[in-house]
Amino acid sequence: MIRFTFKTSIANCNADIDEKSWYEIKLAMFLRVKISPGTQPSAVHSFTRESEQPTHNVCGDWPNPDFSKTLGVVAWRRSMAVRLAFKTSCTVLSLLSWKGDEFGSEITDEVETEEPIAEGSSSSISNSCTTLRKTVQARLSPVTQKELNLQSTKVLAALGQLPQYTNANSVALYMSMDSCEVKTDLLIRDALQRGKKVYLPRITELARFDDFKRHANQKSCLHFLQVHSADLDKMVPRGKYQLREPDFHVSGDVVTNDLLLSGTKLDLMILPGVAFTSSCDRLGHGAGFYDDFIKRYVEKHSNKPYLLGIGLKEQLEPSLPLESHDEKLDCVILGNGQIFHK
Ligand SMILES: Nc1nc2c(c(=O)[nH]1)N(C=O)[C@@H](CNc1ccc(C(=O)N[C@@H](CCC(=O)O)C(=O)O)cc1)CN2
Ligand SMILES: Nc1ncnc2c1ncn2[C@@H]1O[C@H](COP(=O)(O)OP(=O)(O)OP(=O)(O)O)[C@@H](O)[C@H]1O
Repeated sequence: MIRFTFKTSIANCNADIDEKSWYEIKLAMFLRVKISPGTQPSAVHSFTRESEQPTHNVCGDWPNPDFSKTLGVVAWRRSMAVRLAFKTSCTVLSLLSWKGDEFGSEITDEVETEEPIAEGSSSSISNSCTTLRKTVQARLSPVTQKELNLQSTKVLAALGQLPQYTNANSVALYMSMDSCEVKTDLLIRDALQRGKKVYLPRITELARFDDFKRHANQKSCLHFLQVHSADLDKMVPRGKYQLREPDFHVSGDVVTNDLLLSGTKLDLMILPGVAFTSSCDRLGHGAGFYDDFIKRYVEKHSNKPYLLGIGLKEQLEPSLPLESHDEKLDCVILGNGQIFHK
């Protein structure tokens, strides 16, 4: 949205107002917008200065002086007054209806159009994601705890058959929420019993470790922290999303259990999600945490861990609205035992 300061004196200009529609004039003004860093954009409205007589621009030339004392001039004055009033109200109405004049809006270098949201644009994708999250959540809310436990056991059984799990030395998992997700307590204990290093996510303000901001609204990112069996029962729901999260272990000034900070390689990352497809796409809760973390990991290690999504059978969708930053998974396991590979 652009805020225009519209400075022009119609009095000294000869604008072909009769020939050009106001929209053409507005368009000309848009095209003439000049923006340089640090300055307010301004529209240069350049008409040809033709006369010092204000009425000329609106009402045409002054009548021939020879007629100025005749009766005709009275009629001309009346008609001029009517035309002047008409033109003025047109001008006021046009300016009022001009959307570019919405004050207080942010200044950008793009002109916002009133076009409908284009299919495939990031705002249309974001709208479809929000709608889809609601649809899937509505399908998930009636799923009972008994059913959640049953499906979670099936996920564990399928996981036990996957070489990327059985051979992994280090695994990132997540602490499940009370509903709508595969329960991970069994999976975490299984991995620990198999002697794997287990890491769980902790939402961390960017400022805490001076992590860089990847996208405009980002305030926090995930840190994966190593846990042991003794840590698990201590983890109580906390923060905005009431997630069970691990603590940072600190020795002196140094955090000792952080996956990325300690430079540990991760073999397998098991991801939660709101929805998955059979072609291994994933829709999360909309914070972009996992996509961001995977990129941070790649930036450090130049490779990705094996990415495995786990979901309930109700979380399978035929397709998902995707954005360019979305990371494709290598594999998806569902609570009915279905396994999909990329
Ligand atoms: N159990 C679990 N832990 C996790 C995740 C997860 O999906 N599940 N995360 C996965 O990244 C990270 C946390 N990210 C989250 C981001 C948003 C919301 C959430 O509830 N957001 C919305 C609701 C969005 C929706 O409709 O789904 C909210 O603000 O209310 C939850 C977790 C790390 N830990
Ligand atoms: N790398 C990125 N570049 C630009 N924008 C991003 C990036 N990652 C996330 N975003 C923005 O953050 C928001 C959330 O992203 P997205 O919908 O992919 O999250 P999600 O994968 O559903 O969430 P999560 O991983 O936390 O479960 C979107 O508005 C998206 O445009």
